[in-house]
Amino acid sequence: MEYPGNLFVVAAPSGAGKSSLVKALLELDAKLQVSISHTTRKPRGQEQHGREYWFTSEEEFRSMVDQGKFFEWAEVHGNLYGTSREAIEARMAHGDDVVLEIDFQGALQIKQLFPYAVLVFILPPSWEELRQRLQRRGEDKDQVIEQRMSNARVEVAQAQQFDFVVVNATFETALFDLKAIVHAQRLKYAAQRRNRSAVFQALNLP
Ligand SMILES: Nc1ncnc2c1ncn2[C@@H]1O[C@H](COP(=O)(O)OP(=O)(O)OP(=O)(O)O)[C@@H](O)[C@H]1O
Ligand SMILES: Nc1nc2c(ncn2[C@@H]2O[C@H](COP(=O)(O)O)[C@@H](O)[C@H]2O)c(=O)[nH]1
Repeated sequence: MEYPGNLFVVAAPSGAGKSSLVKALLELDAKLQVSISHTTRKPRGQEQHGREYWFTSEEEFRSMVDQGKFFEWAEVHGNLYGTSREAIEARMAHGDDVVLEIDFQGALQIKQLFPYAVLVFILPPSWEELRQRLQRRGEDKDQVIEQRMSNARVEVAQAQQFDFVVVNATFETALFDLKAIVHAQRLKYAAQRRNRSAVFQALNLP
């Protein structure tokens, strides 16, 4: 499948900082839009339906799966998460750039459907720092944090399948790296597809 917009996928173990980084990136980049996923997870404290996620029942989620409404979906930390076609298709067809914040299973499904998608994996600087970020965030019970730490080992092992790996030690440095990846992809895309004919015509080149 091919659309005129760029597609970026950011994955990371829970607590590595991907939501914080993507949020900061979106504030700096008006051309980038984030996809809102569906999930069967219960909302955390400040989360709102339609802002962080579309919170759904498992029955509704599975019915959407049966109807082919997702580009990708996966079970993560015991809940279901998915990117609906509706969340990204119209935007990409319109030429907007879209970023997905999803787990590695979803990222690899997206790469199959959209080979030109750019996959970025965010790593924490250490396991201890990852645990401390989950604890400091204060949103998850100890048992949930332990489950996420254990799943993180499996997730990090998938990083080599991604196009880029960014270590989120210092937030500003990681944000700079993400911006550079987005910028480089736009230049590559412009050279390969979107603007080539216009530029060549302007320069009177064949
Ligand atoms: N570079 C950093 N240094 C210190 N703390 C950070 C850094 N980046 C993010 N954090 C903090 O770590 C916590 C986890 O970040 P965030 O919620 O963005 O992680 P996440 O990868 O999106 O997790 P999840 O997948 O569970 O949503 C937050 O409290 C955030 O403020
Ligand atoms: N495969 C998908 N994974 C998703 C999607 N939306 C979020 N996620 C990932 O789930 C975990 C947990 O998120 P949390 O908000 O409960 O902490 C995290 O790795 C997300 O990236 C999705 O649509 N598809």
